[in-house]
Amino acid sequence: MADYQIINPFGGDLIEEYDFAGREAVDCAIDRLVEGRAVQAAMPAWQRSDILMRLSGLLREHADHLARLITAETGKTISDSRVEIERACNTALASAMEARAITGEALDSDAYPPQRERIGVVLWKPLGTVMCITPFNFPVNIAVHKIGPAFAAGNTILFKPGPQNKRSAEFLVDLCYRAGMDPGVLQMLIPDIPATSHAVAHPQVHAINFTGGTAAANAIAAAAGYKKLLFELGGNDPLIVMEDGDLEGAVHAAINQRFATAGQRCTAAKRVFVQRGVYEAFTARLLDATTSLKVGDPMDEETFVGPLIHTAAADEVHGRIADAVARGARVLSGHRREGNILWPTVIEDVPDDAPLVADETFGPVIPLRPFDTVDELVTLANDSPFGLQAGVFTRDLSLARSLFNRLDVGLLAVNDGPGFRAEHFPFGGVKESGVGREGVRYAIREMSFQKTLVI
Ligand SMILES: NC(=O)c1ccc[n+]([C@@H]2O[C@H](COP(=O)([O-])OP(=O)(O)OC[C@H]3O[C@@H](n4cnc5c(N)ncnc54)[C@H](O)[C@@H]3O)[C@@H](O)[C@H]2O)c1
Ligand SMILES: O=CCS(=O)(=O)O
Repeated sequence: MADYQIINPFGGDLIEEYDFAGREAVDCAIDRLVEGRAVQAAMPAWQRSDILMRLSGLLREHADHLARLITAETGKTISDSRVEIERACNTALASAMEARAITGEALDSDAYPPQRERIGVVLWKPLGTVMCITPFNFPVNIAVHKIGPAFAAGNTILFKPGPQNKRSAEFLVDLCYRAGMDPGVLQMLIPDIPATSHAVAHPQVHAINFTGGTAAANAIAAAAGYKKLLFELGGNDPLIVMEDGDLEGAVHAAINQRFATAGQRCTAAKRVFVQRGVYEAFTARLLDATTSLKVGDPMDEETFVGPLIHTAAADEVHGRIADAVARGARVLSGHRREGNILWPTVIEDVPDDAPLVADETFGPVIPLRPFDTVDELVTLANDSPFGLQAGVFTRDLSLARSLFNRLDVGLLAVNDGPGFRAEHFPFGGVKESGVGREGVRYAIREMSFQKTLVI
C-alpha cells in the first residue's frame, strides 16, 4: 500500500494514493534550488513582476478547475473554493505590484558625530532559499501568499503542501512554471516527517515560512536551528457584540466567519461574546440564520456547510461538543452528524475551561458567552494562549480604540468579524498565534535581509 491516500472527505472515495518523498529527493531538490539562485540573481525585478502578473491571470483562467480540485480534496464548499481562488489571484497580483516596488532608503552619517561625510544606501536582498510549508484549509491562497512574496523578493523556493493537497498544489506549481518561473527557482515535494525535518534543518535552506498548527511549529522550530522562522499558527478569535452594535451585521459576520469552510479557518469567529442587554435578541437572530443554511454535498453550489477534512477531525469536534454538554452546556441548534459533516451548532453555557472554547476548535460551532462590562470582556478575550485577530460590533469609536489597545491580537476589525483579511494588509498574530507577518509587502520583507552600501 502507498504511504498516503487522498480520500474525498465527502463520500470517502479514494482520489489518489502516493508515496512520500525521501531524504534523497529532498537533497536533490535543494541542490537544484541552490543552482537556481543564479537564475533569480540574473532576473530584474520587472521580470519577476511580469511572471507574477501572468500567474495571477493563469489562476483566473483556471479558477473553475482549481476550485473543483480544492473541493474534492478538502470538502470545502465549491463557493468557498471559488472565493479562495479569487483571493489567490489578488495575492499573486499584489506580489507582482510589490515586486516592482521593493525599495530601500538612504541614510546620512551626519546624524551623529564624528563627522564622516558618508551616505548609507540600504537595500533589501533575498535570503537565498525559503522552505514554504502549508496547511490543508486554504491550499492555494496560502501557498500563493508564500510563493508570490518569496519569488518577488528574489529567493528560490522549496514548497511543501499538506499531503491531502497534492493535486491542487501540483496544478498551482504547473501554473507557476507556465507563468515563467524556472524549475530551479521553485520545487515542490511532499516528504514524510523525518525527510521534512531533514529539509527544515538543511544548511542551504535559509528560512522556513510555515502556516499550520502548534505541534508542527514546535517540531519545525526544534529542527530548524539558527535560521529565519515565519510562523502563522492557530487562533481562538473573539467576535464581540456590544449593546450598541449592529446586530444584523454581527449575525452575518458570525455565520460567514464561523460556518464557512466548516469553521476550519485560523481566523474563524471561534468565541462569540455578546453583551448581556442584546444577548437574547442576538441569539434569536443567529438561530434563525443558522437553521436556514444548506448543509451537505460541497460540490453543490447552494451548500454553505460541507464536511470536515477527515473523520478524526469530525470525531474531535463532535466529542468536544459532547464534553461541553456533559459539563452543563446547552445546544441551541445543530450537534447533528452524518459522516464527516457536522451541522452548524450554536451552544451556550459552555464553561470557560471546556476544551471546546479553551482550545482552538476547528469546526462549525458557535459558543455564545454573555458578558456585562468591558473589563470582564477583555479578561475573557485575552484568556487564551492564542492572539490572532478579533472583531467588534459597536458604534462607539472610543471603545473601539480602547479595545485596540487592550486586546492581545494582530488585528482588530471594527464592525466586522475576526475573519477579516485583505491580502495586502499585514497578517499575523501575537502569543502562540505566530511569529512575523504575512501580507504581501510584509512577507517580502520577512523573506529578505537589509544590506547596506556605505559611500
Ligand atoms: N495563522 C494562519 O495564517 C493559519 C492559516 C491556516 C491554518 N492555520 C492553522 O493550521 C492548523 C490547521 O491546519 P493543518 O491541520 O494542516 O496543520 P498542521 O500543522 O497539521 O499541518 C500544516 C503543515 O505542516 C506539515 N507538518 C505536520 N507536522 C510537521 C512536522 N513535524 N514538521 C514539519 N512539517 C509538518 C503538514 O504536513 C502540513 O503541510 C490550525 O491550527 C490553523 O489555525 C493558521
Ligand atoms: O485559515 C486562515 C487563512 S485566511 O483565510 O485567514 O487567509
